[in-house]
Amino acid sequence: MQKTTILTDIEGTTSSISFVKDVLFPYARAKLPDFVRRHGHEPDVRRWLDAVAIEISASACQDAVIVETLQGWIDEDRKHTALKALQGMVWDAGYRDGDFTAPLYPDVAPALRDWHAAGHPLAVYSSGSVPAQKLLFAHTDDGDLTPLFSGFFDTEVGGKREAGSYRAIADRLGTSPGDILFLSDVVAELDAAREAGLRTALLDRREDYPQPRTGAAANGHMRVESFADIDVAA
Ligand SMILES: CSCCC(=O)C(=O)COP(=O)(O)O
Ligand SMILES: [Mg+2]
Repeated sequence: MQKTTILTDIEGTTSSISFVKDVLFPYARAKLPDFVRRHGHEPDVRRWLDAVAIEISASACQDAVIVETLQGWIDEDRKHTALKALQGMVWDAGYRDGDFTAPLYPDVAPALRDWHAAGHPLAVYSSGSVPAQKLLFAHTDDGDLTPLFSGFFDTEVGGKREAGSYRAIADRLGTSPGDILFLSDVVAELDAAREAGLRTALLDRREDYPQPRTGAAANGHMRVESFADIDVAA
């Protein structure tokens, strides 16, 4: 029998919204100007800066305008692929220099280890870039969890509220959509995943969402407050 693949979101699902908003985003906001000054000429960085420049009709040489735009997007929590790619590059130094590690909810690492040991393939789908996802799971307070995962997906595959993104992920994993369980704190993302045929579970964590999203608010998705309550086989 095909083992259910578990596809997980990060912010609000494996890690608190506060870690992302109060630690990662301010770090990226503060370090971005110096990062662009030092690395803006490197092709892997320039490609994303140019993508922003095109979108805001700025000349590619106006890096100060691009940086201000990116900082504004951080403040608005824009899930823009170029911003996410650049944030990931900035966080790389933060993790390496030990400026922060990545706290996971206490139920997350034990569940991931148990599911992996039971033969369930594990994958990540987050608005954070794939390199940022790998950094986060390599530097958790529970150790390096990257060996547990066999797939990482970001918005280069498509937006998280679009059913087509989940079809593309199932395709890339070589798994039928019905054999994938998607975990997220955002109902609109779960709606898109369900439309694509995935099974879904709403993570409704008290720390992030003080008002429980029960009944109609869960929109028919399995609702849990902890990874320990997820019935993978259900
Ligand atoms: C990869 S960690 C950084 C998280 C991030 O930038 C983000 O936007 C999280 O969004 P998610 O899709 O995981 O809710
Ligand atoms: Mg989330």
